Amino acid sequence: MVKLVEGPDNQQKVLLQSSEGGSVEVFLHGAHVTSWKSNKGEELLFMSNKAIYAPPKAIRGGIPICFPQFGVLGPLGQHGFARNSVFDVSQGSSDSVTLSFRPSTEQQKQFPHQFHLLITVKVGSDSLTQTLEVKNEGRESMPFTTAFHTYFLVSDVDRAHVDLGSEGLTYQDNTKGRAESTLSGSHVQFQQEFDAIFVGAPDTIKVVDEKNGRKISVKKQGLPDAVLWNPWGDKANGMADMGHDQYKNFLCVEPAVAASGPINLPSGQSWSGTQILSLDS
Ligand SMILES: O=P(O)(O)OC[C@H]1O[C@H](O)[C@H](O)[C@@H](O)[C@@H]1O
Repeated sequence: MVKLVEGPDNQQKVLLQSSEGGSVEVFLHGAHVTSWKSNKGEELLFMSNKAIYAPPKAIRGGIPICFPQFGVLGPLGQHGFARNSVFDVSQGSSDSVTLSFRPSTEQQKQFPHQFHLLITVKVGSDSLTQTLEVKNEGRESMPFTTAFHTYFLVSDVDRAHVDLGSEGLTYQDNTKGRAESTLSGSHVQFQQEFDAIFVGAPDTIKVVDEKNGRKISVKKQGLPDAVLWNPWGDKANGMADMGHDQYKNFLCVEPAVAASGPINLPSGQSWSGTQILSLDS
């Protein structure tokens, strides 16, 4: 009973609805979530107004899946090729769907591994649960890094912050060649470009929109790291698929296996990681 409709750029998307009123949209391109609405119908994820929905480019905003590589931590193009590929529907219901992907022969030339990737998305009462499951179907062990690259919608980035729930955490600063830095306090307030990998980050992180009094909890399971990102004005305004000054309306919190990785998945074995997003009432 999966509800599939056509979205922008002739791309198909799955519509999920919870019995309490919340809803989610997931494109087959990249198994990419582009909308999550609360029980009351408020949008909680950011989408660029210049996003391109057709492959081969990843959709800008929502929840890109970075796989089998996070960022430039390996030989593949940035964030791997899953986000540029079209998935199949494996199974689903009115409130949950599992999308399936196996790499093409062309993709296996860049990444010589056979694998089966399953992304499950479930909408609950003011919550979204997303699981990435990978089975190594090849004969060799398979190295990978990964992330749920979640873009949270905020009314004004100057009046929003991320609460990591623990003081003095260290991070690798991607704007400084991954130099190690220490966070003062437990909050990140974005004031310029910020691109940081918190290695072994706490498993509950909060996104706080001070302007409209909204808090979203990000709970991660099996994903040791968290990447926090906002490109800020100069960089964002230089992106062809990002609207002018839209950087003010999002911040990314990305549960990941990044600098803690790679995971070397033995032949025949499976691995999974989950993020649970919930709106605090
Ligand atoms: O522009 P993209 O390829 O989607 O990447 C967007 C961003 O993703 C992550 O947050 C990385 O840490 C950043 O370095 C990167 O700029």
